[in-house]
Amino acid sequence: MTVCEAPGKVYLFGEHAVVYGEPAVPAAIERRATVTAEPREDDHVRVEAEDLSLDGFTVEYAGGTGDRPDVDVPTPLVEAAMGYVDAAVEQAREAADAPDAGFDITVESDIPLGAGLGSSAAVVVAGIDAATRALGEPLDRRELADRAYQAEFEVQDGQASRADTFCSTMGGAVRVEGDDCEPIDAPNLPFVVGFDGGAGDTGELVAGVGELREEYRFAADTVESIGDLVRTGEELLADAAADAEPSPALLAELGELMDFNHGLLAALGVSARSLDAMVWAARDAGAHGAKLTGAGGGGCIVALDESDATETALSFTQGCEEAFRAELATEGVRVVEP
Ligand SMILES: Nc1ncnc2c1ncn2[C@@H]1O[C@H](COP(=O)(O)OP(=O)(O)OP(=O)(O)O)[C@@H](O)[C@H]1O
Ligand SMILES: C[C@@](O)(CCO)CC(=O)[O-]
Ligand SMILES: [Mg+2]
Repeated sequence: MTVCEAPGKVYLFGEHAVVYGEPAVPAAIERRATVTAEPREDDHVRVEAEDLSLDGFTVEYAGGTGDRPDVDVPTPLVEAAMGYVDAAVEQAREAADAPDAGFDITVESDIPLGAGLGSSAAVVVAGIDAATRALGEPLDRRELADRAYQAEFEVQDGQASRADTFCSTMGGAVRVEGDDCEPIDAPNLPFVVGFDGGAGDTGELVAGVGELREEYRFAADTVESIGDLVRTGEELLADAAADAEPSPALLAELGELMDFNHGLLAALGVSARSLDAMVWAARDAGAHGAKLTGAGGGGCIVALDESDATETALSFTQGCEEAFRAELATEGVRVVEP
C-alpha cells in the first residue's frame, strides 16, 4: 500500500491568463489531498472518495472499468466527478508500462472541491505518485508534474495550464509560463482564505473565458494585461527573494496588484457576488489586497493580511462559510509513511 499527499494552492496572480501563455504565480498551501493506492490481482479500479459531493449529493462508490457507482445520480455527473481520478490512473498505467494494472484507490482531502484551491491538481498529483510507486515505478518530480498536467489537460478538454499541477508537485511558490515551469523564492506571505461554500467548474469557466477572448478584443487585451501585472509582481518578488519576512512596502505593492488582478478577472466574467463580497470585506478590514483564486465562479478568495482583522471580518461576512489562514506548503507531494 502506498500513500501520497499533495498540497492545494492559491494564486498570487495570473489564473486564466496562464492558459493563454501569460505567466502566473501560484503558491502551495498546507491543505492536502491524500491518495492511497493498493495494486490488485485483476485489472479493476475501485475508488473510494468520500469527499466527493455532486450538487448536494455525497456519493461513495466502487468504480472500475464498466463498474460504475451504485448511486442514484445521473451517470454523466459521476463520470465528470471521477474524471480526475480516472485520468490519474491512466497516466500511472502508461508511465509504468502496465496498461492492465488494477488498484484499490482511496482519496481523502481537506481541500474544498471546485473552490479554486486546486483540489483537482492535488488529487491527480498524489494519485499518479501513489499509483506509480505502488507499481514500483516512482517518477521524478518533473515527469510527475508533466503527467499530472496531461491528466488535467484531458479532463479539461484541452484547456489547462501546467500551473496547478506543477505547484502541487513542487510545493512553495512557482512561476509558470507556457511549458516553462520553475520554483521561485518568495518570502512567507500572510495568506488569508475566504470560502463561500460553493464551487465553480474549472473546465466550464476556462471555456467561457476562451469564448469571450475570441469574441471581444477587450477580453484578449484583459488577458494580456493580467500578464503585464504578473511580470510586475514577479519583479517585486525577485527583489525581495532574500528577505525571510516580507516588508510592509512589498505587501502593499503585491496587495495592490492582487486588487487589479481581481478587477481584470471580474471583467472576464469569472467572479461572483459572494467572491466580490468577500474581496471587499477583506479590503475594508485592512487587507493589503484581495482577489478570487483559481477558476472562480464561486469558491475562494485570497487576501494578504498579517493581522487577524481580515479573517475576523470574513467570518462575519454574509456568504463566507469559512475563513482561515493558509500557510505556505514548502514541500510539495510527499510519501506518507504508514
Ligand atoms: N477529494 C476528492 N475526491 C475525488 N475527486 C476529487 C476530490 N477533490 C477534487 N476532486 C476532483 O476534482 C474536481 C474539482 O476540480 P476543479 O478543477 O473543478 O476545481 P479545483 O481544482 O478545486 O479548483 P481550481 O481548479 O479552480 O483551483 C472534482 O469534481 C473531482 O472530480
Ligand atoms: C483557471 C486556471 O488558470 C486555474 C485553475 O486553478 C486553469 C488552469 O490553469 O488550468
Ligand atoms: Mg482544478
